[in-house]
Parts: sequence; C-alpha cells; structure tokens
Amino acid sequence: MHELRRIVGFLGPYRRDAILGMLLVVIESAFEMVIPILMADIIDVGVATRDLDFIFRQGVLMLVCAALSLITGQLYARHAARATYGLGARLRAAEYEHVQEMSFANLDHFETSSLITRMTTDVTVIQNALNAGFRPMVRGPVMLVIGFGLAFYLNMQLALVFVGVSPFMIVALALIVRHVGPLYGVLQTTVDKLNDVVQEMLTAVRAVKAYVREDYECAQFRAVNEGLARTSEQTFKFAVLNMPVLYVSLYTATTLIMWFGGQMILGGELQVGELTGFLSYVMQILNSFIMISNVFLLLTRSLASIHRICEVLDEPVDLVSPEAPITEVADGSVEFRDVSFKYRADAAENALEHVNLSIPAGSTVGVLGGTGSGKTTLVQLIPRLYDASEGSVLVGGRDVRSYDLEALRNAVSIVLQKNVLFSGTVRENLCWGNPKATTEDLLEACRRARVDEFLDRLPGGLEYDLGQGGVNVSGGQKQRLCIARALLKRPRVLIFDDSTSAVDTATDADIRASLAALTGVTKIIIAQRVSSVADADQIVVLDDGRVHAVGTHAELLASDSIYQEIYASQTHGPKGDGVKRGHQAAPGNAGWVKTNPSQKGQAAPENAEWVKTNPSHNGSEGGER
Ligand SMILES: Nc1ncnc2c1ncn2[C@@H]1O[C@H](COP(=O)(O)OP(=O)(O)OP(=O)(O)O)[C@@H](O)[C@H]1O
Repeated sequence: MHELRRIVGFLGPYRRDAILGMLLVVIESAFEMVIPILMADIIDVGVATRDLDFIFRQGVLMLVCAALSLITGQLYARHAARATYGLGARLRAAEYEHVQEMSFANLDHFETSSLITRMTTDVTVIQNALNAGFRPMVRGPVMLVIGFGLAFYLNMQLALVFVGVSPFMIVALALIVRHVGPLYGVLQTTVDKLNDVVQEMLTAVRAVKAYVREDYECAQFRAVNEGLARTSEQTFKFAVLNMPVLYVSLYTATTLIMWFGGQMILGGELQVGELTGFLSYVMQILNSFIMISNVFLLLTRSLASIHRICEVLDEPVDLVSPEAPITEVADGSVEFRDVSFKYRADAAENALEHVNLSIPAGSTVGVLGGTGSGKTTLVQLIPRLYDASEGSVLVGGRDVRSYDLEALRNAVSIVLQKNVLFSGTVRENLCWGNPKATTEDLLEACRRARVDEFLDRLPGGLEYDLGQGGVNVSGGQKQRLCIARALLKRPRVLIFDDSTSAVDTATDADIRASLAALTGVTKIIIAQRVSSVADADQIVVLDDGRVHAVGTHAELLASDSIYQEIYASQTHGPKGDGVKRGHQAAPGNAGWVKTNPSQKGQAAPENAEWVKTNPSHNGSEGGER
C-alpha cells in the first residue's frame, strides 16, 4: 500500500487533473443513476394516468441528465488522459534520473534488460491500468453505493433478495484476485527475460553472425518467447474467470428478482414501473461489480509493476558526496593504504587484498597481472566508481570519500576497458570530456591520442557520425577516440584500463610518447604488453588481488618471477629465457593467463606459467581490431 501511495505521489502537477477527473466521474455517474427513477415514473405515473405532459417533462429531464452525463464523461476523459500520461512520464524520468545517480555497485544489482523493462513496460502497465481503470475505479463504487441506495428506496424486499446473491460473488472474485496477483509478478519477470535475450542478441549481433550462432540464438529466443506465452496464458486463464462468476450472479439475481417481483405485482404490492426501474439498478450494481473486479485485476497487475519500479527508485545510492565536500584536488598523487575490496558484502573472497601503493603526482605507473588479478578493480577505486571495503584510497593527499564526487571524477579521468562511444558525431563524443572545448582543443587531444591519423579519412572529420555505440569506426579507432575524450577533461590523474589493446604497437608507442609530454598528470596504465609499461616510473605486478611486486622494468626483470615470466613469454613464448635477450615489442594484442593460478588470497607460486590467450581473437600484430 505504501508503494501505491509513493507512486501516486509522482502525480505532482497532474494531481489537479486526477482530482477533477474523479469529481467528474462522480457527477457523470449521479446523472446516469437518476435516469431509471425518471423512467419508472414515466411508466407508473405518466403511462398509468395517460398524462402526456408529465411524460414529456420527465422525458426532457432524462435527456438533460443524459446530456450532462455525456459532457462530464468527455471532460473526465481529457483530465484522466493528462493525469495518466503525465504520471507515466514523471515515473520514467524519476527512474532514469535515479539510475544516473547509481554507483557501479548499485548497477550490479540490476540486469540492464530488467532496468529497461522497469522504465518502459512496467510504466506502461501502470499507465494502462490507470487509463482503463480510472473511470471504473471511481464509477464502480459510486454506482454501487447509489445503486444500492436507490434499489432499497424503490423496494426493500427485492433489494434484500439481491443482497443475498452478493456474498457468493464477492468471495469468488476475491479468490480470483488472490490467485492471479502473484502470477502477474511472474509475468513481468518473464518479460525481463525476453528483453534480456533480445538486448544481448542485438548488442552482440556481430559476434552471433561471426560464430554462425543464429540458430542457437533463435532457439534461445523461442524458448523464452514460448515461456512468456505460457505464463501469460496461465495468468489470464484465471483472470478471465471473473466474467463467468459475474454473469452467473447477474442472471441468478435477475431470475430471482423477476420471480419475486412477479409474485409481488400479482399480489398488488409492486408496480410494473417499479420492477423495471429496480431491474435497471440491479444491472447497474452488477455492472459496478464487474467494473470493480476489473479494476482489482488491473490493479493487481500494476501492483507487481509498482513494486518493480519502487525497487529501482528505492535503491539507496551508496556513493554520494559527503556533507562538506572538498571541491579541489590538490595534485595527482594516489595512495592505497591497506586497501581490501569485495564486490558484494557477502562475497567469500576479496577482489583486492591489503593493497599498499604510493604513486607520486606526475609519475607514470604501469599495472600488469593475469586475467582476473584485480587490475580493473584497483583503478576503479581511484575515481570512486566503487568504495574500498577496508582501508582508504587517497588522491591529492585526501581520502577520495572526502571529495565532491563530480570534482573527483573530473580530476581523475578513466578510459574504461569496455570503450563506449555514443550516437552522434566525433565532436559530440569528444565534447563529453569537456563541453566547452574549442575546435583547437579537440584537434590537440586528437593529435595526442593519434586520432589525427584517421580523422581526415572520416567523411566530415569532426562532424562524422559515429553511429550507435560508435559502430562506424574500428576497435582501435574507438580506443583512440576514448583516449582523446579522456584527455579533454585535463585531469590530474589519467587511467588507461587496457586502452590501447586494439591499436598496433607503433601507434601505442606514439600515444605513450605524446602522453609522456603531459607533465604534472599522473598516468596509470593497465596493459597486457610489457612494452606498454616498460618505460613507466614504476610497474605494479598484481596477482590474485595482491601486489606481488613494485619496481622499474629493470628491477622487476632482475627480481620478480611473475614479471620475468610475462616478459619471457611475450618475447620468446611461454618458456623463453627473454631475460637475457633484451626488450622487444610484444605481439600485437596477446593476452596472458597463468596456467596454474594460485588460490585467491595466496601468493603466486614461483613456478606459475603465463600463456598467450588466443591471440587470434585480438587481431594480428600491427593491425587494429
Ligand atoms: N562487477 C563485478 N562483480 C563481481 N565480481 C567482479 C566484478 N568485476 C570483477 N569481478 C571479479 O573480481 C576479480 C578481479 O577482476 P578485475 O576485472 O579487476 O580483473 P583484471 O585483472 O582487470 O582482469 P582482466 O585483465 O581480465 O581485465 C575477478 O575475480 C572478477 O571475476
């Protein structure tokens, strides 16, 4: 119930329309309900006494009531539509804005497809329920009360006959609603699943085609689609039972009333007009029961949607700026003080264990480690995409939790592993980094990120449309555009999470050289290739969430077993003795995995071996994906 009230609270300025709409329905119903009484009078008084004047006057009154009922009905429809669609728009906006505020950890709680369903289908369900249910929701109870009142007024005994039938109807309807309610929740979850399959397939449609998995995807879709059809069938099979229940009640009541009414007319206790008027009220009362039961069914379905929407709206944003935040980041120094981190409070293992690191402002740091060793996790703590579970992360000498989030994230620019560009031109995408950037600024960032190498070839240059998700450029070009976008923020700390994996080694070196010229900016580079970090001031080797070693290329090459292994395997294959043969460029985009990974939280075994992970997936040397 409190969720229903919460959603009603979103009416905002449309509350006036909702209230006006309700009033109009009450007036409309009242006018309509007077008509049978006027009709009964025409039969019992006008026709019985052959008083044409009376019949005419009552007829005109009936017409006026019908016309007023029609006008108020029309006015109601206008206000109801405004309230309904206004509420839908406000709900979608509230959900969308809340999702924007959510942290990565918050977003981990929801499937993307489920969020889409909650912002679209669930809101539509509420809209439809309100649109179709608003009128009967008000009209049903109003007609029920007035109908019963007037039925008792016309004939008490007949009204009691009718009252006798009602409990059966009420109990049967309550049972149907109780059974159908939970099924609606299941139905919405099934819609989630369908959206999930469709979204995943559309996002990965190129991979589907490349791997010739169309049949498999179709089978997946068919299974979920048929599941949805089955669930809908099951749900509506029960929902439609309300109609037979109501009609059985209607005809039983009508038959009984005709029988009793007929006896009463024969006994001279009732007039024909009275019985006709009474039967009209019986119809109206039963109609109002039909309306109320339909509203209950609609409401039951929308309650499931309301709950799902409230789950999004009530998700507490766990990363917010503090009360009195610091708005200036003094410098680009970064420090990890005994930091441990787990993605979920109930996770058995930490993704990072007791990490201690000190990165001076303006220095360049490389981060190496096997797949899943915690590299991405480590850097995501710097702009506070997640908060450390234990210990603290400092930027510019202050705990990241003491900064204004926006100020911190403006000072720490991260090029995520999964590069994302948006629909729009190159210029629009780059301006994400700095909306005020001039064309000169954009071209300068493009030069540094080596975007200039292909920008001329894009029709329109900066005005070239990248298409949805940047489909109109290659993987390597996308990475370079993302680097340029990050540079435009003019950050104090620049983080590259494997951001040059899809560019050729020569361009990678070029980009590194131009970044080296950015003095005063701390650069943290996660890379698979030793060559990408060999020139760094210090290199951090991660292993199973722990810092295995820190040092320069020469120091690590001389002392660290994991670094030696990585280096050797990249220069001469997994078992090579590359230590002695000097540094060479690593193969294009090879990824490296340890073949006998140690248990999480334990130091890496000395004999750990690193192997190349399917380099063919990453493109050939010197090329771009
Ligand atoms: N959102 C998440 N929720 C739960 N666990 C996660 C999440 N992201 C990563 N992990 C887990 O945390 C660990 C470290 O992952 P992380 O992405 O930091 O590794 P990585 O070194 O960057 O790997 P890669 O080189 O493959 O990108 C892994 O065991 C991974 O499965």
